[in-house]
Amino acid sequence: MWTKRGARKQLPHYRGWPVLGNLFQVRKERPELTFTEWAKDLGPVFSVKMLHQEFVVLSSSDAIYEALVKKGNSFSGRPQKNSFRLAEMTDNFLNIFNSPANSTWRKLKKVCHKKIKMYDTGLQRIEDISTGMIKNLLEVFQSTNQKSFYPKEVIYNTVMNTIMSLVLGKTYSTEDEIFKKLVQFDQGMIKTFATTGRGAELDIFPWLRFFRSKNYKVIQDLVELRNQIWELIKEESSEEDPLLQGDEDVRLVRALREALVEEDCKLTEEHLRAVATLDIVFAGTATTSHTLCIYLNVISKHPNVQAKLQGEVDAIVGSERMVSLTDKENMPYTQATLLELLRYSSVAPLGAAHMPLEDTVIQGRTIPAGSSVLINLYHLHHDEEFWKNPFEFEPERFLDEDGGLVSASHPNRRHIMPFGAGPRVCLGEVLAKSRMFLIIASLAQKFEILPGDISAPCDPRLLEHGSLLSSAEFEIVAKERKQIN
Ligand code: HEM
Repeated sequence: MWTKRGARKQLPHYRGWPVLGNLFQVRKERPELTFTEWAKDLGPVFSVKMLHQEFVVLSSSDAIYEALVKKGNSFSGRPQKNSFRLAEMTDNFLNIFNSPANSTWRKLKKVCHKKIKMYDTGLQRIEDISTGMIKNLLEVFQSTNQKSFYPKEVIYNTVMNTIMSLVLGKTYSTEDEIFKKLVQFDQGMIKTFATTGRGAELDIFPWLRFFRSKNYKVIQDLVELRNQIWELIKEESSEEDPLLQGDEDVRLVRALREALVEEDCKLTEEHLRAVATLDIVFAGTATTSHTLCIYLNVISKHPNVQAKLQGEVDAIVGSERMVSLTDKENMPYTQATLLELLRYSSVAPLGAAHMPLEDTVIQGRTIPAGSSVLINLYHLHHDEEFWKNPFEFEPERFLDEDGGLVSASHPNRRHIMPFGAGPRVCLGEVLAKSRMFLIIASLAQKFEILPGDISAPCDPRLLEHGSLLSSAEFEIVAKERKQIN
């Protein structure tokens, strides 16, 4: 029954079961894999029904580019139907990620963007923040004395502390109250907000909350934790900025508070709370630390890539000083490795759902206003019709014959959009790419990464995505490199 095709809203689809729709035909933990298979038959724009929710899935680079960039303004909405859990967590979509495309969203994105990039001195600031954290990361790797270890915690702590430096100008130890709460919040969010996560039934039947649903209590506890974290952030921000630059307080939380008192700003404290905890702390930590964990797993199994990275870092940076972002332009192999990592890992496989604000034609098919549109970035990044060996880790695909990085207009570069594109592009793209460049190059400078005692698959088809950002358990060995002179 399920292979028949019909004309639901004129978009190709597989017919599903009454009421359930395609629910049991889609792989629960890896829906992007099912959608990638289906696109071969249904084409680049098709629809899927799961229970009472209908989604449109975009797959090809042309369809995705047309929606996110060419018709980006029409596509800049976020669906809010059937999102009871999110509405609770975001105080009705006050954060950037889930906000409708309105003037408040624009204002908040601009304030945060300005602080993250700090336009003229941005990269220097990111580097200042990251360097201390990276030194600490290298020390932890060194302290393992070449014994097999599980790297997830130290990676997470490094990434989280970079974010805390940005927000509060300070870093924290794992024993600090705020740090413990942040970890608890992140873990709760990951488990609870996956499509099929805890409490998904509340999105379908919100009235269950009146029946003392256990999962409703879990969500309420997370909301309470979010509030406690915000109170701690406010308390910490009342002290003087430890990174004061001249007269300028460079902390993100300060910039948000200043925006609050601007005339006609239409912002409330609830906006700031949602942005700081969800858009910066949660969105900024989970994606980056997950990508870096995948990197360590992959690189431990690719000694040839490591040798090339080491050769480049030795030639450009040497062993005496730390890697700087100004080295980036002279390190094409490291940049290509980062691009390949973002393609290969695709940690946001279905991007974030978009909603067209008006009926919009994509690749000749009309997507009705108000639809929930999923962007299959995983397919874009692993399309066997486009990529040669898409399941192999090969940084060379981003290099030209002379070993230089291919230009941004090269087809391979246009076929990767790990941060989305257009008006809803990721707020943290520059920060994430800069931090990852520094970490990848610094590790190559000091260590050879080898597989540890506990192994995990690193083929993108087998990686454990599903619950958005869970990462498989695996160990590595960090063997110190002999220092060159
Ligand atoms: C490897 C790291 C990261 C990846 C792969 C990633 C990926 C993405 C993707 C695919 C989107 C959806 C774009 C769309 O709607 O089409 C997004 C949005 C967003 N990301 Fe990231 N992200 C990363 C790091 C970060 C960091 C470090 C931050 C914050 C400091 C951040 C904050 C956000 C926010 C606030 C949005 C919503 C933007 C909007 O709706 O206007 N992300 N990200």
